[in-house]
Amino acid sequence: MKLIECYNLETAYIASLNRPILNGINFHINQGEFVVLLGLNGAGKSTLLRSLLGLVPLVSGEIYVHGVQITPQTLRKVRRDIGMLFQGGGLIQQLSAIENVLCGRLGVRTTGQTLFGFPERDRILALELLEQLGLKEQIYQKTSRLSGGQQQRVAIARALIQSPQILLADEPTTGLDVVASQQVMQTLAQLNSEQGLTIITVLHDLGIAAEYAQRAIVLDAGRIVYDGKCNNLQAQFAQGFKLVETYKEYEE
Ligand SMILES: Nc1ncnc2c1ncn2[C@@H]1O[C@H](COP(=O)(O)OP(=O)(O)OP(=O)(O)O)[C@@H](O)[C@H]1O
Repeated sequence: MKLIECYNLETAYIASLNRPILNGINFHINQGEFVVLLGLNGAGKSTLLRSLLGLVPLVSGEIYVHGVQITPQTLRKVRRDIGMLFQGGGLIQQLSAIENVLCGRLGVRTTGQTLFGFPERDRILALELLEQLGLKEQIYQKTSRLSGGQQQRVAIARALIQSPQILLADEPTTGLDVVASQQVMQTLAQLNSEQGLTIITVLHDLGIAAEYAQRAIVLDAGRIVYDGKCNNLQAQFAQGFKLVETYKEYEE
């Protein structure tokens, strides 16, 4: 089933780039896929990821999530299905791990509901998620005292507390050592295989991409130059993606 569909996305012309950041972007992603977005610095990966949340103004093109087109009217509804891990985690350092996770519920709770603390069932859910992500000992620890890998897993728990169907992640392993990177990627892989979470992640490491993702979408100067399996990515990069491939398996 098509979960995300993008047709002819184009963003505004940027004088410093002498082109739009994104141009002629077409793809769709099925439920349960694990997709990696690759490309050199400035290729437009983060912009493409953010456009799926309606955070990027488009001059043309359409994005559908679950068959619903993203418009100002549908934005709130569409965003409820999508969790986002921003570059650097974006956690509040002075708060504890569980408080950060509970922040993921702010969008669905009124001020009145959180004035005297979050509802009990939110707290239970947050505890369960932190335990599931291997952070049982760190639940009440101040976030600034956690390691980079632990912080990234708190950020994953915060994204998951709204039970999204889609998880977008912008370079989730940046700044992490090899072990922590593997743990974060294994966490994402598990969520994908065991809970059917659809994952789209920007990565820079081709090895990690090939190890975890089933499909790679490669951007170059705002256009898709490859959309296919993760085999042979090193060689493809070396050849400069002269042949534009599309992922036939995913076309109907
Ligand atoms: N609002 C903006 N105004 C002008 N230029 C922008 C804006 N947002 C992004 N850019 C430029 O657009 C290009 C694409 O940015 P984007 O962050 O999407 O690339 P990226 O592929 O994620 O790069 P990186 O790997 O460095 O994170 C960059 O050259 C960036 O400087």
